[in-house]
Amino acid sequence: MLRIAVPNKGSLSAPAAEILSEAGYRQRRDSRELVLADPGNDVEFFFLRPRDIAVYVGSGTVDVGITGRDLLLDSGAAAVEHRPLGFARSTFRFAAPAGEITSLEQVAGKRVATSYDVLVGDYLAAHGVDAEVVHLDGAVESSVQLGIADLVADVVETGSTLRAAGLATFGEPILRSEAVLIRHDGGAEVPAGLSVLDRRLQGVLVARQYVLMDYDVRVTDVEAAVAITPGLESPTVSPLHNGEWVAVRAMVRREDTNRVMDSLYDVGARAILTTSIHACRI
Ligand SMILES: Nc1ncnc2c1ncn2[C@@H]1O[C@H](COP(=O)(O)OP(=O)(O)OP(=O)(O)O)[C@@H](O)[C@H]1O
Ligand SMILES: O=P(O)(O)OC[C@H]1O[C@H](OP(=O)(O)OP(=O)(O)O)[C@H](O)[C@@H]1O
Ligand SMILES: [Mg+2]
Repeated sequence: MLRIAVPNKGSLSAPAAEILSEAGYRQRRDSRELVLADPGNDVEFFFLRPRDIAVYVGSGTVDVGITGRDLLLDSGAAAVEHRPLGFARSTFRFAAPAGEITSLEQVAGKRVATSYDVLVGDYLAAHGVDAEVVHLDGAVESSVQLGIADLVADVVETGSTLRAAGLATFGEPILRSEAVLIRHDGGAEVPAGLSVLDRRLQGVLVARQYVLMDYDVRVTDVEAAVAITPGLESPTVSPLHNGEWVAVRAMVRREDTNRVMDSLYDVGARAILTTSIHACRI
């Protein structure tokens, strides 16, 4: 039975439950449940603090987990990223009172407040900057106003928390993070059952990223049309009762939907229909 660690709280928790549910797994009804067996799918879920998940996976007590890339790197655990999951996207950045610190070199000798000591310490060391790291559990943005730090290094999504605290980002992002599926860093050894979980999650991600497009086109225009919708392998072309026309079906990236429909119309395609994909295996 594959043991899967899932975030029990915070930004990762709801979207992690959603992707697992879309992938056909049971999910807990009560947020106080700590363990949930799903014998039908031969897996068991452990609901843990997001920051602890890499530690459990690294120790081998659970096989795989869902956490943030930033939390994985900060943990220093013997766990590796297996697949990015496309949600809880954020950047991890330095910020200081607007105009006061504007480059990484100016961080030398300053106090940096963060909840991600290892990530920040490693980054400063890699860039040869000697600064003091002040550990805080959260609400890091308040530390400068309260006088215990000169700048912060924290998760930024919209930037509104920073702005509200009168802070502005500077320098390159330290990291671009998102939720990731992680596994133990056991070299070539991959936990039994991971490939099924992985394929299912990939199926959900593809179903979210793509739509199915159907259209009719004259045989004379089919090459121009399929060049616009090459699909994953190759589009399906089916005969129509009117032999001068064919029906074409192909997967298209969701974000390209309207642009592709316009281009198809321009080369003579008609009855262009787009439908969502519920689930898939690529
Ligand atoms: N506003 C946000 N947008 C996107 N991702 C976020 C945001 N805040 C935190 N994250 C991501 O969530 C993970 C942090 O987990 P954490 O447990 O700290 O969640 P949280 O949302 O900060 O909850 P809490 O602070 O209430 O425990 C990290 O991977 C981080 O990048
Ligand atoms: O750029 P934004 O869209 O404003 O989002 C970023 C904020 O969201 C998270 O805070 P959270 O609410 O989890 O509080 P915390 O600092 O206590 O973790 C994160 O730590 C930032 O503070
Ligand atoms: Mg937080």
